[in-house]
Amino acid sequence: AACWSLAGGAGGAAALERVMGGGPLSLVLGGLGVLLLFRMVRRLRPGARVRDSVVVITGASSGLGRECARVFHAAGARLVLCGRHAGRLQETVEELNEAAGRGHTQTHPPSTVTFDLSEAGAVERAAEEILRLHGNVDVLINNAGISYRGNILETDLSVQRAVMDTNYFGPVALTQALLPSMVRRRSGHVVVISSIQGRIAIPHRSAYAASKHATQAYFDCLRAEVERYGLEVSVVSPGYIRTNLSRNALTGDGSQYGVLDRTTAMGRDPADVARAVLEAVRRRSKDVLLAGLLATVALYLRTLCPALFFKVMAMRARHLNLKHNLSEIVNK
Ligand SMILES: NC(=O)C1=CN([C@@H]2O[C@H](COP(=O)(O)OP(=O)(O)OC[C@H]3O[C@@H](n4cnc5c(N)ncnc54)[C@H](OP(=O)(O)O)[C@@H]3O)[C@@H](O)[C@H]2O)C=CC1
Ligand SMILES: CCCCCCCCCCCCCCCC(=O)OCC(=O)COP(=O)(O)O
Repeated sequence: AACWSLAGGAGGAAALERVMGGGPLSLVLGGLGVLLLFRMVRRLRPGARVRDSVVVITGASSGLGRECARVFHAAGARLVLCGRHAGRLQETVEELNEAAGRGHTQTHPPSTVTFDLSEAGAVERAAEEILRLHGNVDVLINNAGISYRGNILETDLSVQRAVMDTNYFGPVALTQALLPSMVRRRSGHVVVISSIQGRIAIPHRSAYAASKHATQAYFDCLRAEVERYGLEVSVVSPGYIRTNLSRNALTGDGSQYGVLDRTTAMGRDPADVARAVLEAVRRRSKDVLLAGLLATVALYLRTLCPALFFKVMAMRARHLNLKHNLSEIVNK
């Protein structure tokens, strides 16, 4: 497909060069032609099969994870739902079983595995349990995560570590534990739910944005390294979603923030984001950005005019410090 696109693009560029007499414009248009053809050819590939495939979802007890469970269950996947609380996972299972009774399509009863992603030993044992359940994993959706609110000067190092353990080392450990079996089968798809904050860092989110930047980098490396075994890696980066993420966020002293932020309340419907995750699996998309207008502007600004972006972020940090009445630590 790539060769065909390249040939098409090169042909397009050559034709343009003849018409326009060469020069940078024909090169740019030729390049765009290559990109367009490449995208068209990728779209023509048949979608990956979700029905009957084994799909593991972390953080399936609430928010986006629960919505992913709904859409993948309805699509006929064999689900393994993961979370820290057996009771909450059971609620998801009961809901799915009820929906199965109402629906017309054939679905599979989901299984659950309870563990804390921030405990390395627990993750290894969970991976073994997951493999015992079905023998293999077709799709791993690393969705579980925790956010953070606070300024760096007033944040315990333990909080920085805790967020990193859940959002970065957890998914990394689970992926690495399941990867050998995927490589042996020459088949498997690893999805990770990152965030717009995996691309841009905003004030009062240091732990969270750092964990998501690390996530983006690790899974980009993984994609390149496992392509030769026929494995797929998708990084999904949404903007705000209407879930409990802000309520569950940690603050600088490790306590729970407990507030539903306006940005979260006004966020996307998690069901829409879950459908985008299903589409990413079907289309084998490598990188999915679900950014609204403001986030898109911020992303371009960060790339094309970083100095202005940093200025805007500094103004934002000052405003947040005033709003939350945070002390200037130097005056303490
Ligand atoms: N909401 C938003 O605005 C956005 C969210 N995201 C990302 O989406 C993902 C899902 O978050 P969302 O649904 O919004 O938030 P929720 O707080 O509703 O869900 C988070 C899930 O993660 C699980 N979880 C948290 N900590 C751990 C842990 N240590 N071990 C195992 N499971 C854990 C929770 O399960 P339990 O507590 O039952 O163990 C829960 O099911 C996260 O990765 C988040 O960063 C990305 C962009 C925007
Ligand atoms: C002169 C031109 C000015 C243009 C200014 C643009 C800069 C505006 C900054 C807005 C940044 C958007 C950030 C989006 C963040 C986001 O969507 O995060 C998703 C999450 O993961 C949410 O987690 P949280 O815990 O932060 O709720």
